[in-house]
Amino acid sequence: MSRNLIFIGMPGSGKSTVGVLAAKRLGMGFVDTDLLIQEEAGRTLQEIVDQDGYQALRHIEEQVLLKLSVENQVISTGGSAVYSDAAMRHLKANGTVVFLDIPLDVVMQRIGDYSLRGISRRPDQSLSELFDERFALYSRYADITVKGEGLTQDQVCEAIIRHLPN
Ligand SMILES: Nc1ncnc2c1ncn2[C@@H]1O[C@H](COP(=O)(O)OP(=O)(O)O)[C@@H](O)[C@H]1O
Ligand SMILES: O=C(O)C1=C[C@@H](OP(=O)(O)O)[C@@H](O)[C@H](O)C1
Ligand SMILES: [Mg+2]
Repeated sequence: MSRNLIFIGMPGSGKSTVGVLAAKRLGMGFVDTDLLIQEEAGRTLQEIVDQDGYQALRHIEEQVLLKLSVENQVISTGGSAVYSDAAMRHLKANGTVVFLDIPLDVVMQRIGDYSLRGISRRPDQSLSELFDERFALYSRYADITVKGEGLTQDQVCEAIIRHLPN
C-alpha cells in the first residue's frame, strides 16, 4: 500500500497551497479535507461555525477524517484536525505526518481577520492561546517538522521533500 503524506499545522501555514505543489513534485494525488467537510455538510466551514459552533465543525471533521481511505495522496488537513486523537491515529496508520511550523506572528500576517476564517476555537480563546494549545498537538503527531518562516512556498516544498524518508 502506497503511503500518504499528511500535512498538519496552523491556518496559514501553507498546508493547502504547498500540498498541491508537493503532490505535483512527488507524482501523488491531492486531497484537501476542508473541501470534503464542505461537501459532506453542504455548507462552507464558516457557515458551520456560525450556525452550529466550533465543536460541530470539529465533529464533522473527525467523521470525515475517519472515513478517509486513500493511498498515495498528499492530504492537507484543516488546522483543527489534531483535536481528534482517533482521526490522527487513523491517518498515521498509513502515512507520514508533516507539521508545517510557522510562528504566531506569521500566522497573524497570513490569515488577517481570523474571525472571518471559520477557525475552530472557543469564543473566549485568543489566537495566542490557541497557538500554544495547538503547537503541543501538532508536535505530538508529527513525524517530520518543517519550519516555514522566511521560506517561499517552493522552498517549503523543497524542505519537505528533503526531510522525507527514502
Ligand atoms: N511560504 C509562504 N510564503 C508566503 N505566503 C504563503 C506561504 N505559504 C502559504 N502562504 C499564503 O498563506 C495563505 C494560507 O495558505 P494555505 O495554503 O491556505 O494555508 P493553510 O491551508 O495551512 O491554511 C495563502 O494566502 C497562501 O498563499
Ligand atoms: O484551524 C482551524 O480551526 C481551521 C482551519 C481551516 O483550515 P486551514 O488550516 O486549511 O486554513 C478549516 O479547517 C476551518 O476553517 C478550521
Ligand atoms: Mg487549508
